[in-house]
Amino acid sequence: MTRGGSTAPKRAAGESAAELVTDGMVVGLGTGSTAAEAIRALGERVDNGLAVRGIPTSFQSRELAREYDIPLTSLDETTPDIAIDGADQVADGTLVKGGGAAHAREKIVDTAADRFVVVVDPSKVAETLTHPVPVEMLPDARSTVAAGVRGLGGDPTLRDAERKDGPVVTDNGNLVLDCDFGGITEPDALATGLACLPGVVEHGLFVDCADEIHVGHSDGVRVERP
Ligand SMILES: O=C(CO)[C@H](O)[C@H](O)COP(=O)(O)O
Repeated sequence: MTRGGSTAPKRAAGESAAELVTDGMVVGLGTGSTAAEAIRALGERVDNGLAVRGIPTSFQSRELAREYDIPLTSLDETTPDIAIDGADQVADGTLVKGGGAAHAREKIVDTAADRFVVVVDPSKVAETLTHPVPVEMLPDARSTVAAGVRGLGGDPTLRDAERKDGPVVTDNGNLVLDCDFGGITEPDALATGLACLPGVVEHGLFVDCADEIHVGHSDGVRVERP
């Protein structure tokens, strides 16, 4: 199951990115409803004879890849030629990711790829990053990381699932703080500050990672190269 529904812009972005995949490639499979469109499009090409192997970034993308009979491999075996993943917000080539709490594995797979292609609809594109930054942390570090985030000027909220008692637990067994920094003017410095907090596993700021951003519209796709 994916958060968010399928829309024509998401589908267009996903299909545009999936078209970049050629025979024999290893593909990083992102998480979320837009990345799911790319996985579906790739699955259809696999059904028509394309030979690829996928490296999933989450339980969700692994299940979807299996549903579409996309053979899987891992970073222990190889690295991706291309990774295709969504984002919660994009400004000037920098991303906020982690709406699905998968940003730790996403960052590992996406940055290991030769080419990282981001797929979004126009609602994700902004002048300045204002989306809260997800921070995955070890459960024991919940209070100290929250204090550290406040020290960096952020307002942390423990992520809670709506239909579940207790906090969201990531695929890695950790917790997530959504940290509101208002407008982020220096993402590089913030990324370093967050990464240095003891107990932080990974944060959702992706600075200097994306090679291409495919923005789907109802009448086509615009490709940006940061
Ligand atoms: O970072 C992510 C998951 O951790 C997703 O890529 C991000 O939340 C975008 O999802 P969607 O395409 O459903 O809006």
